[in-house]
Amino acid sequence: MDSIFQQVSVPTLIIIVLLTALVSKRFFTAAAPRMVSQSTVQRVKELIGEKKVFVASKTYCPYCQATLKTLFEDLKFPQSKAVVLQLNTMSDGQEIQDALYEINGQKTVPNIYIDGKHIGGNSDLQELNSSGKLAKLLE
Ligand SMILES: N[C@@H](CCC(=O)N[C@@H](CS)C(=O)NCC(=O)O)C(=O)O
Repeated sequence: MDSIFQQVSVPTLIIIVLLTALVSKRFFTAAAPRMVSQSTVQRVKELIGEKKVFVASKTYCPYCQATLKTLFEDLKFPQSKAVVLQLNTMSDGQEIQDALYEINGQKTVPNIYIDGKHIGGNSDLQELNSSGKLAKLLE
């Protein structure tokens, strides 16, 4: 009896190899980064610049709660001078988070800006607070 390689023609083998490569690429390649519309990126940039402080937050996130406590309770920064987005309560919250990632490369919340300058997350904010720099930035 002929071996399988003698029974299958070369063009058929090539097609099998190509199909296998295609299927394995589809199943094993990491998901492509989500596409973000440029209009969302633009809107997020406007939100960042709208007030002195911008915080993208999530209601259940302990780091976000710590940031909001530091800003609004400990340092008594007026909430009226801040844009706080609770992304998990917004229908386009994931898209806003993706846009923030495109803008500043940070994936996590809280995602904090002061005077349009990217501060980072809660640990960055707490560091600024410990060194006394945060109160000055908020003046
Ligand atoms: N080191 C970060 C930790 C922030 C963090 O881990 N946040 C979580 C939520 S509590 C997060 O963003 N997870 C991913 C997500 O919600 O998309 C900081 O200090 O801000």
